[in-house]
Amino acid sequence: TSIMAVQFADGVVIGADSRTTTGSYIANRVTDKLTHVHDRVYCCRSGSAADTQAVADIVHYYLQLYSQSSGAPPPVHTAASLFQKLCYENKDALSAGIIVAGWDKEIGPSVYNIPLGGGLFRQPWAIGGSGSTYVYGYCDATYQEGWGRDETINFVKNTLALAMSRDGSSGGVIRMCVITEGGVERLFVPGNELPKF
Ligand SMILES: C#CCCCC(=O)N[C@@H](Cc1ccccc1)C(=O)N[C@@H](CC(C)C)B(O)O
Repeated sequence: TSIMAVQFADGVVIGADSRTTTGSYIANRVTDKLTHVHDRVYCCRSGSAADTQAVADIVHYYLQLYSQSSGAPPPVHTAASLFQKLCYENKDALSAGIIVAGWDKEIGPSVYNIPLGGGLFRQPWAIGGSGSTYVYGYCDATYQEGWGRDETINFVKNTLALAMSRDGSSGGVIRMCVITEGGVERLFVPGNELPKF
C-alpha cells in the first residue's frame, strides 16, 4: 500500500493506490483504501485489510453515537484519538497503519498519522504503507506550505505514482478525495493515465 494525506488552506487531499495482496498474488486491484468514518472525516488504510476494516467500522460506530448525543459532527482530532486508542491498546493483535484526515468547524483542515505502534502525530502531510518508504525523499524535497487545491492534488498524484512504480505491494489506480467545508469530492486516475517518470 501507498497512502497519503496533505493539508492545504481550505481542506485536505487524501489519496491511495488500489492493490490488495496475499503474498505476491493481487487479491484486489481496485481496492478502496479511503474509508469514510463521518461527515468530513476520512481514514487512509494500510496493513491488514481485515484489521483496518474492523477498526474503521468501530470508529464509525462511535462517531455516529457521538454526533447523535452531541448534535454536532465530531472534530477530526476526536476521530483520530479513537483510532489511536484502538490501535495502541490492541497493538500486539493488529497490523494497521492509518492516516486520519478531514475538515471540521473548530480548526478547519487537519491530518493525523497513526503508524503501527499506535502513536498519534498531527502533521501538515503524511505518507504511509509499504510504498511510502520509496518517496520520503521526494516529499521532503517537494512539499511547500501555501499550496492551493490543484497543486496539492498534483503533489499527492505524483507521490503515489512514484511509490506505485517502485513498490510491488502498491499499484492499480489512484483514488483521491478532496475534503473541504463545502464537502467531499472524489477523484480517480486510471492505471493507464498515471503520471510517467
Ligand atoms: C484476501 C486476503 C488476505 C490478506 C489481505 C490483506 O490484508 N493484504 C494486505 C497485506 C497483508 C497485511 C497483513 C497480513 C497479510 C497481508 C494488503 O494488501 N494491505 C494493503 C492495505 C489494505 C487496507 C488493503 B497495503 O498495506 O499493502
